[in-house]
Amino acid sequence: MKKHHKFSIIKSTSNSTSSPSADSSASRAANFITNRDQSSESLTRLGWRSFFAQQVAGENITELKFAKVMACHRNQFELETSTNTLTLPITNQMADITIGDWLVLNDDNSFRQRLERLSLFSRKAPGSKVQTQLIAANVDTVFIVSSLNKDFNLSRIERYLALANEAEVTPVFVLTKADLCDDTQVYIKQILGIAPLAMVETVNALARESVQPLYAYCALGQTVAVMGSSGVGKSTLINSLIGAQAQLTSNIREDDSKGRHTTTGRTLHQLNSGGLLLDTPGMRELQLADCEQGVADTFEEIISLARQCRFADCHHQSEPGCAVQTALTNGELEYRRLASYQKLLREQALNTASLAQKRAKDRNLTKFHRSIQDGARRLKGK
Ligand SMILES: Nc1nc2c(ncn2[C@@H]2O[C@H](COP(=O)(O)OP(=O)(O)OP(=O)(O)O)[C@@H](O)[C@H]2O)c(=O)[nH]1
Ligand SMILES: [Zn+2]
Repeated sequence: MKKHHKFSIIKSTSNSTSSPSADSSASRAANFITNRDQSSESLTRLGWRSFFAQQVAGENITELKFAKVMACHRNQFELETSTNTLTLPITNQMADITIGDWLVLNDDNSFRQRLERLSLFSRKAPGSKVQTQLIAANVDTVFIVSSLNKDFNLSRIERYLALANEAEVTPVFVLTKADLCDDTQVYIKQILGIAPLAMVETVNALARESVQPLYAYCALGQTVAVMGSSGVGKSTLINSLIGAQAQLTSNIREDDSKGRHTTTGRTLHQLNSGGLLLDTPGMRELQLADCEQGVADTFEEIISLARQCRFADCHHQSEPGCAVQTALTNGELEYRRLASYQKLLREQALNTASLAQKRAKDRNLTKFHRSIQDGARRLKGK
């Protein structure tokens, strides 16, 4: 019930060109103070934690206004506070804000501060420019979606797992198209083979009753994102989880593809179960950059074997005393697993190096501009 109401408010605010501060901010602030219990409850609904409150510990928390970034449009963010939904025009100082971020607003609803994140997904920006692009902040759980058919690919799953580990987000493996699969256990076993303590769910993403067990991960204040390769059923799953609001999602997309509307299709949907479901195309094209820890966490057994190699810089190829090669020979380690580990390490090293290069180039360019400016000043001074 709340949901439909909420979206009608969003529609009206995003169409409005007036400044958010025009809306009686004073009465909202007063409301915030007098209804503290209700407010903190509403904030919890949006994923508020003591981790965020601690960051403003020195201030009078009752006088601060907190807002969560619920959607990113080209020129403005859509925010939700404990009491209402509002829009915030994007300015240069907001370059590092992404969906899921928590903001502190001034009394007039203008931007004051972004709070530190619990987790962050970022990627190397597409195209020739080498830059990181923020995808989503403060995600708790990620559904790593794979389909139970010939597209099922463990090495691809390991890649998504490395990304989840790097972002410090809890992975849940969601195996779709269970309705088309005769033996789901074969696949579940393979997942448990690479992540023994993993949470695995099999679903028919097309059927709302089949996705019910997934709401357990979407409880009050929990934020869930979805990633997986093309065609595995991410959109289908999201639509089934959102249920009645699905139509609205596709309307937004339609507008977007025609380039008429300003939305970038990055939205946090509120689920009836109390959680927030992130729908963002960016999660589909994530690359491994600055992901060394994530890869290491995904291949713990190889890391621990490598510690036993005779040489600290062993490449695990033909070096004597290589514990990794011994494990391969003994059948304790699968060759596919080692190859996947090395491929992901290479991918992340390559992307990280190009990012570092870009950063160095930017630094040099800034230095160069400064030296020109200094030179010009000196000339003028003469
Ligand atoms: N039978 C069956 N079909 C499914 C299931 N999940 C998805 N599909 C079908 O698989 C196709 C791809 O599903 P999508 O939801 O578009 O896949 P996606 O992961 O969003 O794909 P991209 O948008 O390319 O990233 C569609 O035709 C769905 O109807 C499932 O659990 N069972
Ligand atoms: Zn070795």
